Amino acid sequence: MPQPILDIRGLTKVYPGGLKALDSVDLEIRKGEIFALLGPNGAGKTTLIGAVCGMVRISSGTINAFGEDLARHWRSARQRIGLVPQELGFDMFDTVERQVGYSRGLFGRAPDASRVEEVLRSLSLWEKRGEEIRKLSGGMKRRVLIAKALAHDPELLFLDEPTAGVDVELRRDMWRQIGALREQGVTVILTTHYIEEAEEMADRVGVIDKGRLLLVDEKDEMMKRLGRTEAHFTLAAQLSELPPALRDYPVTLAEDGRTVCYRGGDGTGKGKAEVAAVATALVQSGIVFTALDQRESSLEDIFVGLVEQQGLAA
Ligand SMILES: Nc1ncnc2c1ncn2[C@@H]1O[C@H](COP(=O)(O)OP(=O)(O)OP(=O)(O)O)[C@@H](O)[C@H]1O
Repeated sequence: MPQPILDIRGLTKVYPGGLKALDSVDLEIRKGEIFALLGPNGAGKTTLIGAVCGMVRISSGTINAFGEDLARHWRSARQRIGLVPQELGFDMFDTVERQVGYSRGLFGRAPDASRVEEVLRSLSLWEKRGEEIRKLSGGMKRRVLIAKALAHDPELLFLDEPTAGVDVELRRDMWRQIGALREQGVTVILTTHYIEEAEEMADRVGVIDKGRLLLVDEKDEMMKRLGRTEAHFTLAAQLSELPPALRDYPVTLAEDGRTVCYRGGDGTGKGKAEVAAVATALVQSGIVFTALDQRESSLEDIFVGLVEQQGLAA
């Protein structure tokens, strides 16, 4: 097994006041992978990133980056790490090009106008290079954040909720960007609330809650194990009980007899196929439905399932 690019052991962070934001986290990140860290608000994702990027002073544990103890080789390691933070933080009156060039210098890299140009072009920011940042749209500002993080050519890139509050087009665009970075060999760790994002991008996924890393797995395995499909069939007429044809499916009838609810599947497409089969069975049983509302599980659902499992195991 090659040496991980990042090796976190027993990482604990207790904030002044006593809140334990990270609780003995062990995590190995492989070189070149895209790792998605999933968790609800306040789970500890930003704290974890902050610990690696030097914004959060850890209470105990060790962080090894690029094969060296981060505490002792802080400066050299930091130069190889990029961070796209959640919050927009830059001089709003500065121009795009100057801010990005400045970021490069901040991490000890020599000025390189052609590299800055390359980064700006790759993010469709070249046309806006002379623009003051405050005049850009929210989506463009986010791109500038990414450009800043890439300006010093990091080998390990953290993206803290890169797509929170951005529109679908920009989200897809960012996914493409992140894919391109992987092609270049950059290791990417992103945090997100959205399972679709992890599903689309990640090689591996970690789930964190209340500072504890509950699970780390290959994405495909995780989707198989925890993914769910939920579907609601709105019936044209009230039903008193489910027809026998639905006996073998994970369906329930709502109390008012007006909705058949399906909850099942495993993230491999089984759920969609079963919903189609349930629809056929309803029709064949002479039951008319006027609407079908179907969705794949959200992180919330997966998360609730995980916490329930943990609760049962405890
Ligand atoms: N500087 C701080 N002082 C005290 N408590 C803090 C500080 N920063 C974060 N916390 C607390 O630590 C916990 C973890 O916060 P963190 O920001 O790491 O979570 P997160 O998973 O990134 O959440 P979100 O998805 O909302 O960004 C939260 O309960 C938060 O309130």
